[in-house]
Amino acid sequence: MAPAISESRDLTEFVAKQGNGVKGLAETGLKSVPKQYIQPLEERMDMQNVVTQESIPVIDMSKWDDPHVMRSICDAAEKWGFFQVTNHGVPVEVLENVKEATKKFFGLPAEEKMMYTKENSLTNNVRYGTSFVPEAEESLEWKDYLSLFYTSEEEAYAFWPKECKEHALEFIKGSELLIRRLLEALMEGLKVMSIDATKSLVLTGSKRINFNFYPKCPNPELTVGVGRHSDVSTLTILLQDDIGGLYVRGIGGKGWIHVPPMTGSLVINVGDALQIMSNGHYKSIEHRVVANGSNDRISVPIFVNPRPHDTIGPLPELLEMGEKPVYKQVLYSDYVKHFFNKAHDGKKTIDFAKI
Ligand SMILES: O=C(O)CCC(=O)C(=O)O
Ligand SMILES: [Fe+2]
Repeated sequence: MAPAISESRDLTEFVAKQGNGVKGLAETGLKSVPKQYIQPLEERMDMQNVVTQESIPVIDMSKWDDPHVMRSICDAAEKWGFFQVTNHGVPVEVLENVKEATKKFFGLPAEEKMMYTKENSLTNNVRYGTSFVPEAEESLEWKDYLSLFYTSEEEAYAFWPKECKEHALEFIKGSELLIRRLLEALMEGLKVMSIDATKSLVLTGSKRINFNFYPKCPNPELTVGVGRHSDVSTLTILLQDDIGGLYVRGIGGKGWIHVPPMTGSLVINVGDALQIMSNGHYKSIEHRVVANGSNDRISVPIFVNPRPHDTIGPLPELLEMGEKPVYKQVLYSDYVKHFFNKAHDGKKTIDFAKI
């Protein structure tokens, strides 16, 4: 039976409180999205703005220490802020298993997923939810998520949902070397020649893995999967399935460019923390996800972050080389709090750190 969704209160109750998610809503077979999901015109994707002549770089990581490859990583991070990597060293089975685990988790009955909502979860480090920040949003996003903050293997084994913990941990572990190689190239590109233990912690000291589920949507043109934003990470390692729908801003803010699914590859993007630490050399680019009218879609980003108590700012080496700082020193947890206190609003988050 379709839920009583005429009232916002009923919708919130069904989607958020009872754990059905927007997935449960889509599965009631509704023919059009409730008004709460209708985005203002300016936030809907205008397909006229899609640029099809250009695409983000694809980088083969098999010769990761070849100076040309290292240069292409830096070029991509400077110009595009987004690229795809192939031969990245994360085994294909690990990626396939993570996708299966995502489907398994979202396939659970609402009562089981409900144990992980904000109200019920036994820890702040495990959170199942819907949209982005429903309390702060005028229109909701057509997306459910499970977000897992990684502190230690012990905690993950104790608290993460059993449907996905092993495969999530395998993905996190399996991507460590790739992350190190990318950051070595990126630091060398800034002439920051060594990543010592302190720098390594500021760049990569905490991790969050999200499982995103975008149900098939009756009015994809009216809504969004994820609204325009840049990530607050150092780097994001994103696994997407074969449905498509991720768009990134073109160079110079022109148009939107689709990130085509490529089996076995991973999407890498620069986040705000790296834009700040690189003093603006590397760019965290605005991106968004369009809902799909024919299929469910899943994606699994690993956000590689500073630790919450780290203070971030332009790297001292850059300032010693005579650069003028573009960003101030900010406590990373303050930056993240600022991001999560408002609806997605494109590139505005980084203003928080501007001088
Ligand atoms: O689903 C995607 O492809 C991207 C999701 C995203 O941008 C995010 O979770 O920050
Ligand atoms: Fe993102």
